[in-house]
Amino acid sequence: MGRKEREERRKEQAKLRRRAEKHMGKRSSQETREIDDLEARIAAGAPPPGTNPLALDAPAAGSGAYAGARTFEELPLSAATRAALKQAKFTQLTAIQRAALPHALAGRDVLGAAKTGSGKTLCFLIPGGWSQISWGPAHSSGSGGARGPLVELLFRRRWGKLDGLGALVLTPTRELAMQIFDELVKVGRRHEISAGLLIGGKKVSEEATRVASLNVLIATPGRLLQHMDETPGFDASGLQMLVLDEADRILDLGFAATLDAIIANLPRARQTLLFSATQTKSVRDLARLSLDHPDNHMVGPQQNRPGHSWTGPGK
Ligand SMILES: Nc1ncnc2c1ncn2[C@@H]1O[C@H](COP(=O)(O)OP(=O)(O)OP(=O)(O)O)[C@@H](O)[C@H]1O
Repeated sequence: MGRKEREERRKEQAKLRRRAEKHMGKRSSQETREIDDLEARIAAGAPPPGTNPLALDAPAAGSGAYAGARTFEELPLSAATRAALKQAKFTQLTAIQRAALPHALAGRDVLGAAKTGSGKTLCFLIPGGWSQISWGPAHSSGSGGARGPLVELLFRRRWGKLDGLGALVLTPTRELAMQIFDELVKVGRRHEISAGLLIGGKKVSEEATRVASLNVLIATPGRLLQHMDETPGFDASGLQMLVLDEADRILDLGFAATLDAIIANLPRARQTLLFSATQTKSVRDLARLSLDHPDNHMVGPQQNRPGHSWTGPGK
């Protein structure tokens, strides 16, 4: 390449860099305004702890309160998440979503009574929050700019690719993990986060190569503990959110000791969402171990006051 060509190339690269910086600056100031607005709406409108949003027919008019919301539009969600929900044709909240999302969005721990098929997956996928991520099983190279829906928390915290593991979802079976992953892709397609599955069926070493670069892990407990023990560079020290999905089934499958070991390795300052169809003694023990003041955080259609026992909701 001659001197003139090199000079032209250098100028072209400088032009592209200036354009990218301008775009990033614009984007980040728009994002900052949006995040500030969401934080303000949540601070002003969050339901008091321990109250049941299902007891309300609608949000109190003119108050800024969002408990009682019946549609996703009424909740303080980022524009990217609202657009993805619309694209997936999700408009009305199911009962468990009406009960859990207002508290979860406010950053509170949640102990949710939710049966299979009640729509609980969106209760935990939405409250997180991200930016800049790619998607794919930990054992694949799958990617493709999307911003995820455990989205809101990490989005508001400006979580990015270099921030490491931000959210962990534990679920009893591979099939459930894959369903959750599909749902995450659906509602997170406009955010950019890296999400992966740790579910076995592949060599641990294959999963291990990508694990350190993922922001969201959806995992079965045995496989996750194996990575915690064996994968160099596995680091959960920045974890913002832990989700225990179908906790009663996880315990029925004999994973109590595995869960205890996982939780002992996670930072305490995090948000935890625990969903279970039944409230057995072992679920209550797990709630005590993993949640901050679990009695204040029970949600579900049967919930009327803190400490009230619950049963699973229908749709
Ligand atoms: N608000 C909603 N509007 C319309 N469809 C929804 C809504 N929330 C969830 N769904 C759909 O309902 C189905 C069941 O939801 P989901 O998988 O969250 O239930 P679940 O309680 O997690 O059950 P599972 O235990 O099988 O995962 C999914 O296909 C999901 O896409």
